[in-house]
Amino acid sequence: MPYDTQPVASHFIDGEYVEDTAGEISEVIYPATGEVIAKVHAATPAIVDKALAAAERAQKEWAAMSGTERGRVLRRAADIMRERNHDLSVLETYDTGKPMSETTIADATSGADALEYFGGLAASLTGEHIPLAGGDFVYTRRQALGVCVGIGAWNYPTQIACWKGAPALACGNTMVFKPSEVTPLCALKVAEILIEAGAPNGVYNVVQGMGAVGASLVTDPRVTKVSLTGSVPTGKKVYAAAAAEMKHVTMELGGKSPMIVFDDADIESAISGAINGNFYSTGQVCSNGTRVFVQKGIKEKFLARLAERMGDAVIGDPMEMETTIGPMSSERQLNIVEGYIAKGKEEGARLVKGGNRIEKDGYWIEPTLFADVTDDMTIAREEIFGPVLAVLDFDTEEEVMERANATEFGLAAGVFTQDLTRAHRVVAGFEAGTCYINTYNLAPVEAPFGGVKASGVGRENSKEAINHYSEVKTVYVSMNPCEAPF
Ligand SMILES: NC(=O)C1=CN([C@@H]2O[C@H](COP(=O)(O)OP(=O)(O)OC[C@H]3O[C@@H](n4cnc5c(N)ncnc54)[C@H](O)[C@@H]3O)[C@@H](O)[C@H]2O)C=CC1
Repeated sequence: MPYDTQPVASHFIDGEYVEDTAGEISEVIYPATGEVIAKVHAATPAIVDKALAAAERAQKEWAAMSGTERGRVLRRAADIMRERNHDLSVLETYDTGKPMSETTIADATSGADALEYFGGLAASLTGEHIPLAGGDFVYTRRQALGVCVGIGAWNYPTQIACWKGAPALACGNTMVFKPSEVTPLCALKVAEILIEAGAPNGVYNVVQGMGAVGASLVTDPRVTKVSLTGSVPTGKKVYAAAAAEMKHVTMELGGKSPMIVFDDADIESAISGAINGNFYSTGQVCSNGTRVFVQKGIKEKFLARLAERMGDAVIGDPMEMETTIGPMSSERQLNIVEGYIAKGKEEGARLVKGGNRIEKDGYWIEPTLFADVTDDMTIAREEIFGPVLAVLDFDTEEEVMERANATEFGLAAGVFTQDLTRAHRVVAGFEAGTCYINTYNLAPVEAPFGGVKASGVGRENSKEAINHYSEVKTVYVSMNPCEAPF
């Protein structure tokens, strides 16, 4: 390994690396080759306790600092992340298998954007003054929630660690973050960088482990808020556990998002949207537009040109900048995707391109295009989380809107058309939290990101996230004598 991928220790707590070898060992695998690149121990109850105790202690000191001071730390951390972008991207590529052409622009850089954005907001988080009759008034104080827990998925480990950490810390909370057991490495770097940037010890801590460690964090009475990125079944469990103790939650869960291409669309642009919305990160993106509804008149042209452009995908060594498609992040996910491709064929979808496992070390599969997919097919109903694009046909706007919304999910949705009024009418009708007109899958920090229906609760990024990491205290001030009926 040209890079040292083995972390100093498994956990980062109270400003330093910490180990407890009593925790179960898990191997970190480079998905492009199947090689073991690191080993980490899951957190024991003692480690979980140490992290929460540190976060609880640090929170008072952190919240007592001014927003300007907290913001300065976050912005410094953003600068360090950008300076180290290359090394952080290499590590992210080892952890996830995503090609360097992506990790250098969408992971540490996206994390840095979040740190910079929320760092900039921290100083202007204020309450309001509400004048009342007789000179009385109310003012509100925007206050931190306390100790927040972040739990991550394996597709965007650095980004998720920052998207949760940055708004939490800006508001004066502290965080204990548990990365996915599949990708434990990069969150440790985020913690290191925050402390180096001046965050007091204990403000941002990382503990490793599987679902059981996540569950023990969620139910701990010291924790006031839980933010999860993961699947819908896990989201339901975590939400229920948090609700039992009336904790705040943010849930960023899965999707089966529609992308609608009308026959007046700029077809090259729509195909780019379909590619970005299905094959980026080898299809392992929650907001992917995996049900591509194409109006009948342009269907064959769309399919032929999409298949042709898929032929230009560069599948290969993720460390090479020209590579555009890497492996699946894990063997488990590869098997899941292969299973869905088999189901697609079995249920009568037309395989236009791809569909095969690539026989070499690591977890490789071809980008896959299915046509003639119908609403009842498994590949049109379930989240695949892999590079499998399903094209469905439609005749009318009314029909496609009904079909697009006929899903339990509601994360994202997109429309490609040159008709301005139709574009706005369609997005207004989408049952989805994040919508796109003539593009797909962009997630700038300035814009709220999140889902409706089973896809989630709350929003990440933007000023909206502040509402999910703080609460308002109302203070009624009387300028008059207090009166009573007797
Ligand atoms: N909406 C979004 O922003 C995103 C959603 N996802 C979704 O995540 C899924 C893929 O990620 P996975 O890591 O396989 O998801 P997962 O749901 O299996 O695990 C997510 C995280 O939750 C933890 N966890 C599992 N059971 C838990 C429990 N009972 N209590 C607390 N924590 C628990 C896991 O250890 C992991 O860190 C996909 O379905 C995808 O759609 C992924 C990325 C972004």
